[in-house]
Amino acid sequence: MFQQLKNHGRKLALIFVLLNVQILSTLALGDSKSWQEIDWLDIAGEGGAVWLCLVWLIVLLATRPDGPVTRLLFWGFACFLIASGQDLLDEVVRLPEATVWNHAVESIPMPIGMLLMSIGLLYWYHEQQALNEQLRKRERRLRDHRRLDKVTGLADAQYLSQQLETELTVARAEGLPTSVLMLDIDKFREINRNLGMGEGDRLLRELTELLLLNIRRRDLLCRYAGDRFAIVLPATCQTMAELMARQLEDVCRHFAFRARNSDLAQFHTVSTGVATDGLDVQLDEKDPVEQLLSRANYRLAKAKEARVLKVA
Ligand SMILES: Nc1nc2c(ncn2[C@@H]2O[C@H](COP(=O)(O)OP(=O)(O)OP(=O)(O)O)[C@@H](O)[C@H]2O)c(=O)[nH]1
Repeated sequence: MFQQLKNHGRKLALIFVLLNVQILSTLALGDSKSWQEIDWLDIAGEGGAVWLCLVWLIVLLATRPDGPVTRLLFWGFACFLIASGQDLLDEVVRLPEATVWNHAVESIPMPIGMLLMSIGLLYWYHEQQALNEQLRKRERRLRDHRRLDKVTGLADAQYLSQQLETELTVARAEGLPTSVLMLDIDKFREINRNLGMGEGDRLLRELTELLLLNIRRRDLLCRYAGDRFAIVLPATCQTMAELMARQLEDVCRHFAFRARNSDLAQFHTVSTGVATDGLDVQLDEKDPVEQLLSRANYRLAKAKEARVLKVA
């Protein structure tokens, strides 16, 4: 979590300097109050506010990358921190009667902070909408971070089965077909061997992005196993699913993968297999999810065999 803080070194340094200037100038210009003059209840309340602002600020920087939302929220919290910090300092330091700047520091940053936070939250809402749009093809109806694969960020086979079960129930009730498309990288073992596992991982990640770009909004992409992806195609008949499979094969075949240790791009092929549950192809009631997946895997295995025979 704290790795992210490294990207915000300048902001952290700036807030550190600002707080120090504030503390040192207040101490230099005023006298400390005696114990009897200090209202400990105010100290607890205002100190708590300062402490919370500081914690929020650190959590914000530790959990978010840089960008407009982070900057607006950061400056919003920073304004709160400066204003409540001055409030706290005034509890322990007595400034000369004529001093006015401390009142300005207590009151002016607060509304500015509120305004910045409000704009930041609005931007955050728009940002979240854009992220949801991207996530839709990865998660469809259910979000479960425990089922996410570390390499590609896609959901795993168990999640796929859960989603497929829901999809089949809804689609059958509406009389719509559902297809599953399995896609497997050819000779991935060789890619790993020639380029190394790290580059193999990178190819998996880049193919994930490519597939996400080339499926429809309503489809769901999961990592089924190793170098195998599964795509749930709601409201899609067998013929359409097969056409989509051909298109995805073409897209992958033309994708230029640039391995780190090579100047030239490499091109890799994939094989696919589809299976459909629909009016013309009904699966048995007993475990339709398992049947659909094993049919798609079977067709994929056949496609692999045909490819090997063609090369030979
Ligand atoms: N880099 C990387 N490799 C993986 C990962 N998961 C599985 N693999 C490797 O992927 C390979 C998959 O093996 P296969 O599908 O049998 O081999 P293949 O060479 O693609 O064979 P065909 O599918 O028949 O063309 C294995 O060598 C696994 O070690 C991963 O997360 N990252």
